[in-house]
This record gives sequence, C-alpha cells and structure tokens, in this order.
Amino acid sequence: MALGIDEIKTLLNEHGLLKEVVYSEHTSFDDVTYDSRNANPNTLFFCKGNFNPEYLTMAKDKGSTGYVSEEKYPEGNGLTQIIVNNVQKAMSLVGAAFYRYPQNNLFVIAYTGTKGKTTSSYFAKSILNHTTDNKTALISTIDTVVGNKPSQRFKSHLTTPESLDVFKYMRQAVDNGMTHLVMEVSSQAYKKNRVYGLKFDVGIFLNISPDHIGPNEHPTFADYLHCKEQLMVNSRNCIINADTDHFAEVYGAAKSTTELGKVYLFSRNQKQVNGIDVDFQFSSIADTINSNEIRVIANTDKAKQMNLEDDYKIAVAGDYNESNAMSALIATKLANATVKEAQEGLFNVFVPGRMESYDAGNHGTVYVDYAHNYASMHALLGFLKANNADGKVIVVVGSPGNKGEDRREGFGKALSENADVAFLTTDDPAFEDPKDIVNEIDSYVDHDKVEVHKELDRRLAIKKAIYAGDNNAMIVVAGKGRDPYQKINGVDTPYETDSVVVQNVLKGIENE
Ligand SMILES: CC(=O)N[C@H]1[C@@H](OP(=O)(O)OP(=O)(O)OC[C@H]2O[C@@H](n3ccc(=O)[nH]c3=O)[C@H](O)[C@@H]2O)O[C@H](CO)[C@@H](O)[C@@H]1O[C@H](C)C(=O)N[C@@H](C)C(=O)N[C@H](CCC(=O)O)C(=O)O
Ligand SMILES: Nc1ncnc2c1ncn2[C@@H]1O[C@H](COP(=O)(O)OP(=O)(O)OP(=O)(O)O)[C@@H](O)[C@H]1O
Repeated sequence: MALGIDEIKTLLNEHGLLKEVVYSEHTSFDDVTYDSRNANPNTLFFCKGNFNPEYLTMAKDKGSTGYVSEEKYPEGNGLTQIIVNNVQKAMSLVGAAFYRYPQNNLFVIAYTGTKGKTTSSYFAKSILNHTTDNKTALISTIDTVVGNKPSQRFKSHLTTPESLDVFKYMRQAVDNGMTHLVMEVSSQAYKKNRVYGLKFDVGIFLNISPDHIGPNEHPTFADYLHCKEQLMVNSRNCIINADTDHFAEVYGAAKSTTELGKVYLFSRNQKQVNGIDVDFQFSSIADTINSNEIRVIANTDKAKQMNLEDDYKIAVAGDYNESNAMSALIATKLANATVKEAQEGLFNVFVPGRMESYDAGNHGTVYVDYAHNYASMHALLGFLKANNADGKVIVVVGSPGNKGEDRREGFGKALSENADVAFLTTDDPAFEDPKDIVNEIDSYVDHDKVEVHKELDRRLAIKKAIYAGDNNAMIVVAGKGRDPYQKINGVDTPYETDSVVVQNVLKGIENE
C-alpha cells in the first residue's frame, strides 16, 4: 500500500484541515504510524497527543520520510512536513485513504453506551457468525478479531483503537474474507476523533450514566453525552434504547441526520416514550440466575415488517442482558439475520469475564463479572438478590488506585444495598496502597447489613469467599473479568485472571 502527497493534500483541503506543506523529495509513503517505535522506512509519522519531539527524531532515525503535525518541529527538517489544524482528524482521513477505505467492503455495526457495549457486541457477533458463516470481525474492549486463524484474534489495548488501527484492522478483516464487523465506539473515540469521517451501517445507543468524567476523559457530563451522541449522527440506521436517560437528546441527535424510517426504538415496558411510538417491546419470560428468555413484540408497522417477533433464550444471566440482547436482535436483523440464527446465536453466546458462572457444588454458584462501578454493581447484585432472595450474596471486590476514586463510595453503597458478606481486596492499586483503598471502601459500607473481611491477596480473597458459601450462596468476583494483570506501581503485573483463579479453587474443592 502507498499513498501520495497529492491525494493527502486534496483530502485535507476538502475538510479544511491543511495549513501548509513543506516538501522534501519524498512525496509518496509506504506506511503510516502515530508511534515512533513502529516507524519503518518511508513511513508517514503523525505527531499527536502528549507528544515529545524526541519521538520525531526516533521516527526519522528509523526511516520516516514525512510527518503530519499541528506545529513544525526542527527535528523534522529534511522530511516532508504536513501541517494541519487538527492532527487527529487528519490521521483518521489519511488512515482511511491509506488502507483504501475498507469500511466500504464491510457491514459495520457500532455500539455505544456507558454499560453493555462489550456484551452486546459479543451477542451481535455470535448471531452474525451464523448468518455470515463466521465472516464477522470484532473490535471490542476484550478482543479484536480480524479473521478466523488464531493469529487473527488478539487482546485489545483500547475499547476503540486509534484511527490508523481501526482502518488497518478493517483492511485486514476484508483481506481475510470478513464481510461484517461489530465494534465498540467509546465516547473517548469521538473526543479524540478516532472514527472521524466514518459512517456506520448501524449505530446503537444503549444507555448513559455519569462515568468517564475527569481530567483525562470528559470535562463534564454534557461533553460525555455529546460525544456519545455522535454515533447517532454518523450512522445510516440508528437503534436507541428508549429507556435510557437523556432519551430526548439522543433521539434528537439521531433524527438530525437519519430519516425516521431508519431510527429504531426499543423498550422493556413502554409502548410510547415522550409521545413517540416505540418500535419493539420486550418482556422477560424466564429470568434465572443462569440464563434469560425474552419475548419480542413489534409495535409499529416498520417493526412488524422485520419479522422479529418470537421468543429468544440468552445464555448469559443478568436482567440487563435482556436489553443488550434486544439491541443485538434489531442490529443483526438489519444485517439480514434470520430468527433462527438469532435464537442460536443468543443461546450459544459466551462473553469472556461477563457473568461467567461456575457451579461450586456445596458452596453455591460463583459469578465472575466485570462490574466495576456503582451502576453495574448495583444492577448485578440487585438482580441476584431478586432472583434468589434466600441465597447469601458474597462479594469479592476492590477498587483501582489513582482513577475513578468515586467508585469506592459506589461499591460501599452497592454492597450495603444487596450484599451479605464482602471480601475487600486488591484491584489495580497503581501507585496507591491497596490497604488504604480497601479501608476507604469499607468506610462507606453499612456494617449492620454487611459482614466485611479485608484480604489484600486477591487469590486468597477469592478462595475465602468461595469457601464461605453454602449450597445456595451466590459468590460474585467483581471488577476484573478476564484482565490478565494487576496494575501495581506502573507495572502490569501478570495475574492469571479471576476466571482461572476461580477454576483452580473449584478444582481444589473437587479433589477434597
Ligand atoms: C486520553 C486518551 O485518549 N489517551 C490515549 C492517547 O494518548 P496520547 O495521544 O496522549 O498518547 P501518549 O501515550 O501520551 O503519547 C503521545 C504520542 O506519542 C507516541 N509515542 C509515545 C512513545 C514513544 O516512544 N514514541 C511515540 O511516538 C504515542 O504513540 C502517541 O501517539 O493515545 C494513546 C495511544 O496512542 C492511548 O494509549 C491513550 O489512552 C490511554 C491509555 C487511556 O487510558 N485512554 C482511555 C481514557 C480511553 O481511551 N478509554 C476509552 C474507553 C472509555 C469507555 O469505556 O467509554 C477507549 O476507547 O479505550
Ligand atoms: N445494559 C446494562 N446495564 C447496566 N449494567 C450492565 C449492562 N450490561 C452490562 N452491564 C454490567 O456492566 C459490566 C460491563 O459490561 P460490558 O463490558 O458489556 O459494558 P461496557 O460498556 O463494554 O463497559 P466498559 O466501558 O466499562 O468496558 C458487566 O459486567 C455488567 O455487570
């Protein structure tokens, strides 16, 4: 692949981004990167973010022949210099052109929402695997899948990658024969223009609640909402959970660029929201601590024509997963999935680290779940308590250091509402003392309602929690899912994952 300077100039000019070009003899580039460590001969290098000019020197030393930046650097003398007024936008446009617009060869379904993006993406992929004969790619917080060989599936670094990576993965997916892609689009992706210029075939808005607000993410909730709404503005078909907070604003964003015939609304209970007819209603017809089943009803003519009305079993527990499943049903129907394919996809789905359940025999049932703030912990514990009022809820939980400090109070509150026993432990303490974090969570717990144990060794905390359960107990190991590390003092210290620790404890119990 190669990209010439004339095409770059035209593209940037069309979008009002180009300020100046200083030519060298290099007018065509064989690679693009935003990280000097990955620069190759004849690479076009993008200077972005918390940039240090030394990176440009490194890129040049490794053979870069041009750079794109919002300012000129003497370190770049001798290279072709492309000066723009927004490097992130420029990077996305140039990335799409360099990788020859792979999005044109993929049906792309994109998810946003404070909670449920990953789970719903796995639901949609599982359905489309049936529809497309396994030709569905995935860009999610957990895994990126660009093909069916083991080497074409790898761990993700971000929920939504940098634009150059988005287009690279799309190109790889197309070259590997993929026809569909399900991806997560975080609010941060819009904030940082990681998907600038991209139109999605289907965009889904799941929900919004205060989160990701802070110095490194969104300055205000309004900014967070605005960024999330951009998925609606940039999608050809919009699906909205009408039960979400701020529904009116989200619907307004969708309507601003999409005709009403292509905006699909769904709700658990309501036929109308704000006087607007909801297309699909779903109800729970079986809701156990291991799985769910929903009934889908079409309310509008548009919905009736889609032939989605039926019952669907979902292999993952949690009543909120009924709503996640409903979104995946509409999205995949727009990609021509049949009811049978959807039923098979939801019945067989497995989402790593999200409501993984394990039978612990005489010690009850263990759930490994990624719940890592008040909203998700409250939803999870409330669901378990509602479905098994006599069962003890035992929770293993910690809270990260140097970020999301308000989660500590949230965990204390969620535990006080629905837990019987808590084992407070370590979870990515970063540069803080995990003991202080545990004590802070503890200070928010109502000790008349919850028996609290403090065990900083996470593996031991999990073991003690499982052993504390009787045969009706529900032991929740929260917060890390399948994260394979603990972030300690700036180092990702390997950790075998909560799922593996749980499995090892259960093996020990079996062998007793
Ligand atoms: C705030 C934010 O979006 N930060 C992301 C951003 O940082 P940045 O551009 O400032 O990059 P940096 O690491 O400071 O380095 C500056 C530049 O120099 C380059 N560099 C760096 C070192 C070097 O030797 N050579 C070199 O060229 C880097 O590649 C980068 O391009 O670009 C980096 C990769 O290029 C990301 O790793 C980093 O994400 C950080 C780790 C992060 O935590 N991001 C979170 C907030 C995030 O994006 N989260 C959302 C999910 C949120 C949700 O669930 O809603 C996500 O989509 O993942
Ligand atoms: N629709 C939902 N509403 C509320 N909570 C949910 C919902 N879906 C999932 N959860 C809870 O949130 C946790 C995270 O779910 P998931 O990973 O699917 O969401 P996400 O949007 O990708 O999250 P994050 O941005 O934190 O990575 C789950 O483990 C579950 O506890």
